[in-house]
Amino acid sequence: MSDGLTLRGITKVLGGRTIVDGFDLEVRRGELVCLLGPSGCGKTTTLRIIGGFLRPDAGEVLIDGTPYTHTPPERRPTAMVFQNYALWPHMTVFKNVAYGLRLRKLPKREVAERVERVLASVNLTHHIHSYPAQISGGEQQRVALARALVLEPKVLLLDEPLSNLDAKLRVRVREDIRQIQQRVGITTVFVTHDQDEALAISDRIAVMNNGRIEQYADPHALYREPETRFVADFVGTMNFLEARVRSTGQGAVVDLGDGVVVPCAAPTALLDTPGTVGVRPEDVQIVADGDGAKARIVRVMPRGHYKEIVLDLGVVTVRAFVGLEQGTEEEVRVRFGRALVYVDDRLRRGSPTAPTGSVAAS
Ligand SMILES: Nc1ncnc2c1ncn2[C@@H]1O[C@H](COP(=O)(O)OP(=O)(O)OP(=O)(O)O)[C@@H](O)[C@H]1O
Repeated sequence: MSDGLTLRGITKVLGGRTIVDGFDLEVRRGELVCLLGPSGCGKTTTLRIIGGFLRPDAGEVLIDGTPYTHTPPERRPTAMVFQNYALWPHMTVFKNVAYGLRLRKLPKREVAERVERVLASVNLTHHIHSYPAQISGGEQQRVALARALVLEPKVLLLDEPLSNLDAKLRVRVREDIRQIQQRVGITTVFVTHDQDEALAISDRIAVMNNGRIEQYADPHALYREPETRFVADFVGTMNFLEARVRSTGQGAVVDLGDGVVVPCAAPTALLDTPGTVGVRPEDVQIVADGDGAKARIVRVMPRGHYKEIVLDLGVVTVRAFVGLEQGTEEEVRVRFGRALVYVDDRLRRGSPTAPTGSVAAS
């Protein structure tokens, strides 16, 4: 039996619709896992089932191997931080954080010690006597986090905790949360629909779609090897091209039809029937030599330290991220550094039609 959180076959039907559909998930002790997916895919429902606010119709919730499926929230070793932190406006930071411990009737001295310790860990000691209205949104969110951590739960649950903050503050507070989570070493499930947020703070990400997990992987694998077209589209930017991937004497090419052929260094498979090919914008490369496909730059968007450009290949346009010094001319030649091949919306690796060893499948 593993340490951490285990969900087995969790199913929930609400209003006649299956919202969570046979969901399995293992979160190792001390790990931060994001549930990432579009609005309505069942993230919050799953989190509420872990916290005990909703009962599943089927399946089990285990924490450190102990079943808690039918235990009410207050008797579970979990604590939840909500989107709208729900601090008491008439109570000081100290009293807000102490509230849960007072309900548990702990001695006054122990309450004070634990509150002071947890406020120090979220860097809020100087605001111990402030009221919520006297501190910033980011600080209020750290109070909400402290209020959960002070209960010393085994599993911390965060439901879109940053959605009330502006873009800059979101980035800062998410880094704070990640740092505190790692320092405390607490098993954490974090719900977000923001892929950037998930990629930045997670040990692993479960991408959800229609109440199911599409892929469960670490951020790098999820970005580089999205297993389904849905994940490839949801995480990061992707050019999807209807194309054939063939091997030639010189290597592989992506054949876009009408005679447009783009050299490609590393397709995940060869596919001599039409399929969908995914190319990340950073894998669209402008080359100096003559063997790249001809392209015309139709749009240039400065992005600070790099440029986003749109290239017209004649039959399709593709988006590319290139260095500031590149893409200054109107006509260029391009190749693909890497291409992901999807058949029936699933990533294809290798190919039965390709001679062994003819493809660099990285
Ligand atoms: N009590 C309920 N009765 C009927 N349908 C519900 C109920 N609660 C939630 N739903 C539906 O379940 C679906 C999933 O909701 P959930 O809140 O889990 O999604 P989510 O992925 O967290 O989305 P969001 O990011 O918008 O919060 C939604 O379509 C929602 O309308």
